[in-house]
Amino acid sequence: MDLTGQIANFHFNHILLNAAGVKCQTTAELDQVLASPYSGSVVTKSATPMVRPGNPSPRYYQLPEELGSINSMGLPNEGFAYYLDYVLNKQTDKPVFFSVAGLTKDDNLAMLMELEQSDFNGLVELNLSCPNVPGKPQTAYDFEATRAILTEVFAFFTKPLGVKLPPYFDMVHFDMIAAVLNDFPLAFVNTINSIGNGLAIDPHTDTVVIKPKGGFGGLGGSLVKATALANVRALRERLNESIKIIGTGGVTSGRDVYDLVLCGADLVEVGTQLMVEDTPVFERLEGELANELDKKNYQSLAEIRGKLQTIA
Ligand SMILES: O=C(O)c1[nH]c(=O)[nH]c(=O)c1Cl
Repeated sequence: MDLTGQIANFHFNHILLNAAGVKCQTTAELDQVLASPYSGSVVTKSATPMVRPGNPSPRYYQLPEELGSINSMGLPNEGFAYYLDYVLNKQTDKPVFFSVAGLTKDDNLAMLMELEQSDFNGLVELNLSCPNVPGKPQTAYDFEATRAILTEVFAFFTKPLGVKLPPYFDMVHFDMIAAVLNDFPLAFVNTINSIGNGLAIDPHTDTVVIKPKGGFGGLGGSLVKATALANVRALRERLNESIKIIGTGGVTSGRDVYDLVLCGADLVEVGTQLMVEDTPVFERLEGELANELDKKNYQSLAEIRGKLQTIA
C-alpha cells in the first residue's frame, strides 16, 4: 500500500508529522518525532530571532470530552539559531520543515535571508497566523500585508517555501487569499492553524482555563475538524496545482487523515492528539488510515487525494 506524499522535490515515505508548536521546541522533542518510524518528517516550533519565554502559564488546556485544546503559548521558542543549528547538523533521511514566525516583517525577512544563505536543504514554513501574541494580528487575515511580505520574500528566497494559514470562514476570503498565493512560487500552504481567540470555562470555578489574554486562545483538536476540511478543500479547488497542501486540524483518527486527503491534502499534521498520545499516535493513525483504504479496496493515497465527491 502506498501511503506516501510529495512536496516540491521532497518525497515523504509517510504523510504524518507534528503540527508546529507540538513536540518540537527542543532537540529532544524534534529527535523523538523524527525517530518515529511512522512520521514522514518534523517541523520545528515557529522561531523568532531571539529566545522567547512566551506567555505566562497556564497557557495550554485540554478541553473535556476529547473536544480538543485551547492554547495561548505566545510563541515560546529557543530562538532561530538553535533551530538552524539543529537542522544543519541533524542526520536524517526525512525532509525537515523549518518554521519561522517573526513579530515584524523585518524579523521574518532576516530569518529567511539567513536560511537562504545557509546550507539548509529542507522546506521553510512562514507562519502568518499565530493568534496569541498580544497586540499582534494574524498577518494572513490582511490580504494586502500578505501580498506585500511574499513579494519581498520571493525577491530573494529560492528554497522551497510555504505559508501557515489561519482558518477562513467566508467563501470570498478563500477567493481572496488564493488570488494572493497563486501569484507566488509557493511549494505548499499549510492549513489550518488553530481557530484563534476561543474561550473555555472551568465549571467548578467559573473561571477561564488559561491565563494569557483574559483566557482567549487558539482552538485545536476534534472541534476544528470541519473547519480544517473546508479550508483544505477550498484552497485545493483554488490554488495552482503546483502549490501542495498540508492539512492540519482535527485529526484524532485514521478516518480524519483520510478525509483531509480526500479534500486534497498531500501531507497531514497532528497537533492536539500528539499532545494527548505522544509519538505512538503516528503508528495508530497510519494503521487506521490503511484500514480505511483497505475497506474500499484502494492501494494508494493517490487514488483518493482530492477525490471528495459532491452531490449531483
Ligand atoms: O501561541 C503560540 O505559540 C502559537 N499557537 C498557535 O495555536 N498557533 C501558532 O502559530 C502559535 Cl505561534
